[in-house]
Amino acid sequence: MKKQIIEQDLTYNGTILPLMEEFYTIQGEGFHTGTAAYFIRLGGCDVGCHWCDVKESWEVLKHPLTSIDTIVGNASEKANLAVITGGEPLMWNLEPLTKALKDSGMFVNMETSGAYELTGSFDWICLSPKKTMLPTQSVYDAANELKAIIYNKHDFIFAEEQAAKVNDKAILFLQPEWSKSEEVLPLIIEYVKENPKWRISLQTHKYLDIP
Ligand SMILES: C[S@@+](CC[C@H](N)C(=O)[O-])C[C@H]1O[C@@H](n2cnc3c(N)ncnc32)[C@H](O)[C@@H]1O
Ligand SMILES: Nc1nc2[nH]cc(C(=O)O)c2c(=O)[nH]1
Ligand code: SF4
Ligand SMILES: [Mg+2]
Repeated sequence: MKKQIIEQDLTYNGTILPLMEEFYTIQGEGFHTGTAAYFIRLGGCDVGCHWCDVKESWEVLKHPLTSIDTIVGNASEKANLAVITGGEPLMWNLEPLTKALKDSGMFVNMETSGAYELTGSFDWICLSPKKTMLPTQSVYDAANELKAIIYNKHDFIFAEEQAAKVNDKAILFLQPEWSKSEEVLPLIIEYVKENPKWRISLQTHKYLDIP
């Protein structure tokens, strides 16, 4: 209910959105690693991951409400692939933004925890589930990749539980939590060798020192 009130009051049903930042870079993670992409980072998240690498995104009102026309104009001028991320982008109605991006001829991908119902139309959805707020069925059904973050040993069990819930076409990735990379990468390497349905995803943009 809280989410619906915020959405209706603030965003006129998704026609203006809290925009934290936008930048043209190389997708660093997951299936599309290495691909040039224009990132649209929307403000607002209440999932609360203690290791989140973009906590500045959480508070909605810190980020200027921006018309989707402005966002789409900037993105389509620079790139042919947009990645919508956050914050948690599915807090907002993404139908108007994704439609406008598609109408401008762009491919549209999303990074999401899946904690809210799916809105919008996407070419690719990366689902990264969180224990504190599990994904909705709509996102399990639509995800193209599952990217489970490994912070400790228990996270392998959680990753398998999530793999059992996601649709069976989704490509499965294990990604080390950045601050624990040194500790968990050896475990991930052994795990993937034992369980080859999984692949490794690294945050390559952090190694490359790009946004
Ligand atoms: C910042 S989140 C934003 C999108 C959405 N809220 C989500 O969590 O999927 C983007 C991606 O970064 C991952 N991520 C965030 N902090 C991380 C960290 N410290 N180490 C590794 N991956 C991290 C998330 O799991 C997610 O896949
Ligand atoms: N280069 C780059 N790739 C990314 N893939 C997912 C990101 C995100 O924060 O959602 C991200 C990001 O912040 N930068
Ligand atoms: S769901 Fe995403 S943005 Fe929200 S706290 Fe977790 S990693 Fe950060
Ligand atoms: Mg990031």
